Amino acid sequence: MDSDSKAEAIKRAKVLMVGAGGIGCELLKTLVLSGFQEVHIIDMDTIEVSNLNRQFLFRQSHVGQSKAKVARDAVLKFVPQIKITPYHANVKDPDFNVEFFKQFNVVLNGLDNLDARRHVNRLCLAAEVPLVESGTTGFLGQVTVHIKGRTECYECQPKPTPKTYPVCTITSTPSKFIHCVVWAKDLLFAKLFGDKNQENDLFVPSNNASDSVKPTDNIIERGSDEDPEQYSRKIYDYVFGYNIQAALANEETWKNRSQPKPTFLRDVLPEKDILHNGILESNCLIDDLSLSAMPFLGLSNPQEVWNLAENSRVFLKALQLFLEKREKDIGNLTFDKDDQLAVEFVTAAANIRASSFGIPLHSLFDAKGIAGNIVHAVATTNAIIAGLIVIEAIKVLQADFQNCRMTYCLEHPSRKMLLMPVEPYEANKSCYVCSETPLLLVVNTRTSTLRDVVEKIIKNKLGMNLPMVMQGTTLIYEVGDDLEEDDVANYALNLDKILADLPAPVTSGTILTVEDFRQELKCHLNIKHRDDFDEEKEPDGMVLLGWTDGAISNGQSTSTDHQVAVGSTESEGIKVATEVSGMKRELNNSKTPQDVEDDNDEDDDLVLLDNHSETNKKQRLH
Ligand SMILES: Nc1ncnc2c1ncn2[C@@H]1O[C@H](COP(=O)(O)OP(=O)(O)OP(=O)(O)O)[C@@H](O)[C@H]1O
Ligand SMILES: [Zn+2]
Repeated sequence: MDSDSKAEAIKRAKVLMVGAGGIGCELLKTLVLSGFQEVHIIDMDTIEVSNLNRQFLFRQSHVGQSKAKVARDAVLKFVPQIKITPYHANVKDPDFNVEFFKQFNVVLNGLDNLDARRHVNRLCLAAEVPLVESGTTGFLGQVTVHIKGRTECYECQPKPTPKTYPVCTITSTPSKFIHCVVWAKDLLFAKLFGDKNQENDLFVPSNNASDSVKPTDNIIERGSDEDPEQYSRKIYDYVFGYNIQAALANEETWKNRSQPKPTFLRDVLPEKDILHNGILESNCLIDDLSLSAMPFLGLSNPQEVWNLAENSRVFLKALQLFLEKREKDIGNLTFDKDDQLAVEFVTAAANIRASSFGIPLHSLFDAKGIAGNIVHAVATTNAIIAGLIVIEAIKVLQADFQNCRMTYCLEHPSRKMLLMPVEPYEANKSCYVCSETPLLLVVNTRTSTLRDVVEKIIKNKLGMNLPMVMQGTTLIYEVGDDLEEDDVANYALNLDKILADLPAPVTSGTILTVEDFRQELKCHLNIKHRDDFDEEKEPDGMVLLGWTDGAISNGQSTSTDHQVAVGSTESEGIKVATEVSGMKRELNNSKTPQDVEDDNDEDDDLVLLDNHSETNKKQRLH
């Protein structure tokens, strides 16, 4: 390919960039400096202070503004002649449909979550537009090219699922600090500040009928005459004192474990400290995300490990500040690692619990990393990955498909290489996304409802947003804005019906057709009845089998009835696989600092995959 035709291909190209964060900023800069003339950018976020260290197109004064728009303005300052169209929106919005995608020559992803990546993959397949996918975690990174009919699609191979923990470990028997963080974040924080009606296993049921202390959900309700300090003290004693007493009452649990020690406020903080803690100063109101309990308590170093008394003061103060300064947020909050008060609250709560269970306490800095599942981003990795995306995009635009590579950016050299190019893999012939291979759903058709299947399988595992479900020629479920009222009522009724009792019964041997029109994705589920499921191993109470031998996991970080998952990582679901010395390896890229701590005995970050596993068998393109 001569350089003129290359320049011409670049000049003519119309490119869609999804994500204007760490990778996106680098990518936009590299695109325009490489001569690209027309770039559309979708990003749903606004700029946060924590982005500024690496998302170099943004400045302090831009905090709160649209990433896509500010990125455009910043780049136009040094290359004013370029056409850049920003969209401050979610790529899953209906406006970005197949027709929208068709106008582009190539789509470049700089996303941070599996859900959006899967959605873009499906639209690229439907629109037949090549996709260059990317991701980074710390020093690790990856760029892959997905071209319909030529390579595998993004979903041809299952993605690693974030670590989940059995609920009983989180609620009753934590043994690691991360268990306490998950409890503080996904149970306590969610119960106090999120949707109160949501089922949650925060309170341990006591099996001792005569027990006079029975924490209940009502405890969370704040009485009209209860001041924030009283309320915070009550919550403290219930969650760290009575709740652990209730857990201790289940004697079987402690036969082979050391018993935790309930923590009551009166034992930790003398009365005068509590009173001191209750004094609010008036000059503390800054913006919501920066509000902090630490300055009130003379604490300034996030890397210092607070003792139990300090953690208790932070807990009380943070809870009081939420009640007094952020009352409007209560009921709608989800944990956000950029929310200082939320991080302080979770750190303190996790530490107080850790202390009861004899687990070493951690600093706010460490707890934040674990709670946000953060592997600290490395700007240089993003820059390298952005460069590789542009290199692959140019090959795609020149139709130089045989030279396309998927490239891994490694932390340690392998065969003296830090950048490891691998030929793209062939499509998995039984991928339910890019082929029409049916999936198998093993389910108890006599106890599971249609809602279970829609929520746990069709939305959660298959990643469909607006699914339609058909049994033969009968439509049993559909969502959309243009439905008749009668239909909506009918579908709502169907959702709560047991599968076998549906108007068109779903039993062993039934084939369900599920379809998401927006993603132009259709697949078939062969239903097989089974009576029993293992609560720990099959927490959904049903198993989806299909294009791999194993059960399908979507890598989503949702908490289910039986599992509590750690939050998502910046590069959730990115799979890094290389062939090194004839071995197929996967870089474990979704590590929490705790995992890293746990994995310290490994030589490096490479985790060997079972070399004979069918699941990981891939075929090279020739
Ligand atoms: N569904 C989506 N639609 C549009 N943009 C998305 C979607 N999902 C994620 N993004 C964008 O992808 C970008 C990913 O960037 P990055 O990984 O640097 O994350 P970040 O949120 O900027 O940083 P961090 O998570 O480390 O604070 C973000 O700007 C985010 O808004
Ligand atoms: Zn596929």
